Amino acid sequence: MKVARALTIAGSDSGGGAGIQADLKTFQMLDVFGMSAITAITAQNTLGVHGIYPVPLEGIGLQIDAVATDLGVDAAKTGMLADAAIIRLVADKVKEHNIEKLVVDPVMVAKGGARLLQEQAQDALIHDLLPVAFMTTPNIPEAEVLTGLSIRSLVDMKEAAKRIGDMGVKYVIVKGGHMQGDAIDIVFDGTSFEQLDSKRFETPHTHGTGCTFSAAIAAELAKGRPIFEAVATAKAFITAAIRESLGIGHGHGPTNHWAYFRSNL
Ligand SMILES: Nc1ncnc2c1ncn2[C@@H]1O[C@H](COP(=O)(O)OP(=O)(O)O)[C@@H](O)[C@H]1O
Ligand SMILES: Cc1ncc(COP(=O)(O)OP(=O)(O)O)c(N)n1
Repeated sequence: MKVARALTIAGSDSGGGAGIQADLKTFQMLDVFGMSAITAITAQNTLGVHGIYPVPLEGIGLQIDAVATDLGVDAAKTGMLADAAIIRLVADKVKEHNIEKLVVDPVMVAKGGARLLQEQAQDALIHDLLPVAFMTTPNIPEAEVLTGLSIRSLVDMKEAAKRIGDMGVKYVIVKGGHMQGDAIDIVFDGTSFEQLDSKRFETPHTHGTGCTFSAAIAAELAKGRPIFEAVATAKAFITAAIRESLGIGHGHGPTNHWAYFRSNL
């Protein structure tokens, strides 16, 4: 049996709803062997981020080397990268280990407002990481930072996707979770656009939606699924996870990583 292997390079969320924890749960649910390189430890729960402790660069590099040289990586994703030095290191490691299917979730600010990427690191994201990425999945505020555009409509989302594509990344998904109305994501392949649609669920429990969505894409890519099949599965996975959220914690709770396979828990 061939085992698909996916690596997440991201921060740890002690609350288990986002970051490395969300990614590994998603990989597991989608039948992919999950591995991790932790960039920072966060003390975090559904009420917010209470502390951030970046891992030394050497330790991040060694984690990536350790898994890439032994277990192998069919696809990888990045999440919280904290600062420019970490971004540059990750970009170098992606090149060194020839990781072709890299999904970059350009995490900048947690929904509660805590900065997960230093503002001055945004340039490194654009100039060092996006050019080695296969796909990137910005939410609306992230797409606005990357492009300088103000995004208010699907037309604006498409323009942002085009401009981000021009930064050297092959596939762009501008996610519509922060818009009004239905949750519509725009997928751009360098030439044409597709939409991923779902109704919007009125719930406060959307902690880690972006992490889970990008992890599901990486998992499907690791299995060798075609791009549009991979992103459609990821959309179905995150939609079920939001629809059947668990209702735990006192704030913005996690999504339900079981829901896609075990509806109506
Ligand atoms: N309330 C919601 N109902 C349905 N889908 C949602 C909702 N919020 C976010 N999504 C979907 O979840 C995925 C992650 O999007 P988003 O929340 O914008 O990312 P991020 O966590 O990076 O801010 C997207 O597919 C988006 O459309
Ligand atoms: C450790 C860590 N990484 C990423 C995030 C951001 O997660 P995201 O999926 O963008 O959604 P929110 O958590 O902001 O709701 C995080 N919080 N922690």
